[in-house]
Amino acid sequence: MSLKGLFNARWPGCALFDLDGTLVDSAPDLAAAVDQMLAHLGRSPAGLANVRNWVGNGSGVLVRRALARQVDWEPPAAKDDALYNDAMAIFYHAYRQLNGQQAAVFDGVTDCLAHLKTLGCRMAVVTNKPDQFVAPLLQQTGLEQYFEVIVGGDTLAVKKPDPAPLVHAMEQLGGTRGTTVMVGDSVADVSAARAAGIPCVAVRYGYNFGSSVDSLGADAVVDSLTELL
Ligand SMILES: O=C(O)COP(=O)(O)O
Ligand SMILES: [Mg+2]
Repeated sequence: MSLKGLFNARWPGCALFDLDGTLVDSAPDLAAAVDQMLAHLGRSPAGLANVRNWVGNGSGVLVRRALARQVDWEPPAAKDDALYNDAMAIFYHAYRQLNGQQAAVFDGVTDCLAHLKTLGCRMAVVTNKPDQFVAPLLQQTGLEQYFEVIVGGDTLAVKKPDPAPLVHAMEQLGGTRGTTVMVGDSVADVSAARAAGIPCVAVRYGYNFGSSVDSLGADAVVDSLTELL
């Protein structure tokens, strides 16, 4: 489906936006918090390039990936649970201070959101980021004014790629499958949209790892959210 076909028929409808890697470049703050956590545990830093590849499935998975130093981690053996719990506590403490400090809104995002708002589009953030970090980051970056609904990583019992967070946000906005679009950067976003029966736009500049965003099966792939207008 062309971008034009996707949106002309549906707007003003509802749009669901992923946060990290789609609206906000949050990886520098996440990397700083991961590296503080690793330093506390006597380990060497992971660095921004690695951490960018580990974002998108929530903080628990980010911390497990940082401990395992790779994207595909095996669930830890029972003896590692204490380490994981310590690492999570240290990471949360660090990120509470660092969240938003270096974060930057990606080019094109504010123009897109402002334009959609003038069209009457109703918008939600649907992120795997833990709830406590979402509103502060949206406030810090000036984006909170655009969103009526926020679904965070622990709002429901399941996260993306499960479709439930998208369906929940859509229902809260009063949207329907025929009038709602998901916009994200990763395989979790595209898979969740597919499973929810909602069309999906993917951005190329985000944090998807392992495969090209163009191969995920999104209905459209863009380099900037201004391409949606
Ligand atoms: O993994 C995270 O914490 C955030 O991920 P998302 O905003 O891209 O869903
Ligand atoms: Mg993302």
